[in-house]
Amino acid sequence: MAATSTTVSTFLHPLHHHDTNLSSSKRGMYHRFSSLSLLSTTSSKSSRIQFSPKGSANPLFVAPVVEKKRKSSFQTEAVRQLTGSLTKAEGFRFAIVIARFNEIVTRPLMEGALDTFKKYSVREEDVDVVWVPGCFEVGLVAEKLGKSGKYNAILCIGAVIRGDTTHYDAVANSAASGVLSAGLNSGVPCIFGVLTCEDMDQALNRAGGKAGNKGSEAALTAIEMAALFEHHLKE
Ligand SMILES: Nc1c(NC[C@H](O)[C@H](O)[C@H](O)CO)[nH]c(=O)[nH]c1=O
Ligand SMILES: CC(=O)[C@@H](O)COP(=O)(O)O
Repeated sequence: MAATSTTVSTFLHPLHHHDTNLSSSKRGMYHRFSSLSLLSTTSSKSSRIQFSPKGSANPLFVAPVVEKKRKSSFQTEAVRQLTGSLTKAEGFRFAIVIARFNEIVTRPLMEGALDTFKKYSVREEDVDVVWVPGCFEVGLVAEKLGKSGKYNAILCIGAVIRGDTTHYDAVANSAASGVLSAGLNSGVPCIFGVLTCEDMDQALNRAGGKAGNKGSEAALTAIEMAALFEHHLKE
């Protein structure tokens, strides 16, 4: 069947948009949905945003999408897309598992995360911070906290910085697989906010320096995943 030229709508969550001009670190904060409809977690309505003529998404530009009749004349049901909206996160409970190793880096990462939680109305009493010796220990504690059923998401923070030996690889890989397993085994979103850097400069640049604060970014992910699970994936 000849391809029909239909209008493809690229949906951009109001807080997530894809802009090639953004620096790589900022682009990491945004991602783009391409879908036929977006179901906001805060309401049942779907919103349709199309690229404005000048080519960049303009959340204020909402145009009716005309889906052309296919030759078979049947209409495709709009594809339902779910997202964890970054709206107010008041009432969500979070645990932060933080490695004390390289505390000069992990503490500002945690502070960035707490600032973000505060911006999104997360109450201080709804955040528990658990310190562990190093990134290798993060996964086990994250899984324990996830299985407690007390939290909407677990934010894991650490900094693995390469030294002279291959120990870096063991710790970094263990941290990543540990956090992944914690989420899979507990069923609670466990967010990987662990830096893996070649040197201290790289780490400090990502803990509030010129490359932003990866702890703050990870907190945004924690909020989005908490909302997704709370509003759409509850059993
Ligand atoms: N080198 C780093 C470590 N090493 C310590 C391990 O995480 C672990 O605590 C130890 O092997 C005992 O089990 N930890 C970091 O978080 N970052 C590093 O760069
Ligand atoms: C990531 C590490 O374990 C690293 O800091 C240890 O340094 P080294 O490889 O020089 O022992």
